[in-house]
Amino acid sequence: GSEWTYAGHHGQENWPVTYPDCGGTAQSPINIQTSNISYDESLPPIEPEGYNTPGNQPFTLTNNGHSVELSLPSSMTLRGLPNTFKAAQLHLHWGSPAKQAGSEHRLDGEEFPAELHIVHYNSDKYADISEAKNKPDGLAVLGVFFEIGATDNPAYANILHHLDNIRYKDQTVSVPSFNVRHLLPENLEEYFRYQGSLTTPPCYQSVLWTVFYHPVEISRSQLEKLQTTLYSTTATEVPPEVLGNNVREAQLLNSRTVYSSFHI
Ligand SMILES: NS(=O)(=O)c1c(F)c(F)c(S(=O)(=O)CCO)c(N[C@H]2CCCc3ccccc32)c1F
Ligand SMILES: [Zn+2]
Repeated sequence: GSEWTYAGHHGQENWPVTYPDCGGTAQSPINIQTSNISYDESLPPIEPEGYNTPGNQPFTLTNNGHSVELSLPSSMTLRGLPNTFKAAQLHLHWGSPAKQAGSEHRLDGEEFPAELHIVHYNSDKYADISEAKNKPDGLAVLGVFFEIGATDNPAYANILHHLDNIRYKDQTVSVPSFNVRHLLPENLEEYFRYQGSLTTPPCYQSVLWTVFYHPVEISRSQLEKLQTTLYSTTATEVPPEVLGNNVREAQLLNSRTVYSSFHI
């Protein structure tokens, strides 16, 4: 469809004009207020299956102009949710050297430097993500906050090492498969859960969100590489525009409840 952006004339304030769901009442991301949370003891640990042996097929890393996305094999499955969900892709959101805050979800108003999203579709009910993406029970996205740590994170190096090959929109590179479980925090038991949407157009309200409480760490130089390497423009467009601040404003919770799997 027509291209959308995060700022400017086609920026997020105008998304609902072209994509009506973006003006809905169950939108994402949100600010997770820990003073306004319901503890749900029935929320089980999240159990990724096939994340650590994704087979020997390489992954495809793409600069899609909005983010850097990694295609994932449907052999990667998620258990511990109301249905079985199969992985489709993962991507990142980040800020810029001028605005370090780059997470989409906020925790008590705190924005983290970046956020990982792993997008899955309900494979009990739908054949693929294209069929699932606009169904109320169609998608499940895992969200992981980033913090700055003292050393490089070797798991994220599997992605960040290749950014120089996909500097421009629509460029792709083949990435040797690696253990995707290592992109997640150790603790998959403590998370927040709410019903929301895609955070980009078409903003379908089809996402069961799971945002882990514990962040992962990458180094300051790894974050800077993410903030400064990619362009949202194609190799032929001038001037090139740096891809960053691909972050949607926090949306109103309205009548929704945010649940936690742990006492906070
Ligand atoms: N934050 S978010 O809501 O998780 C989120 C993004 F932020 C994001 F940029 C993307 S995108 O990279 O595909 C560019 C715009 O759709 C997606 N794509 C999902 C949903 C749309 C359909 C589809 C089809 C195949 C694979 C993934 C997806 C997305 F879900
Ligand atoms: Zn996302």
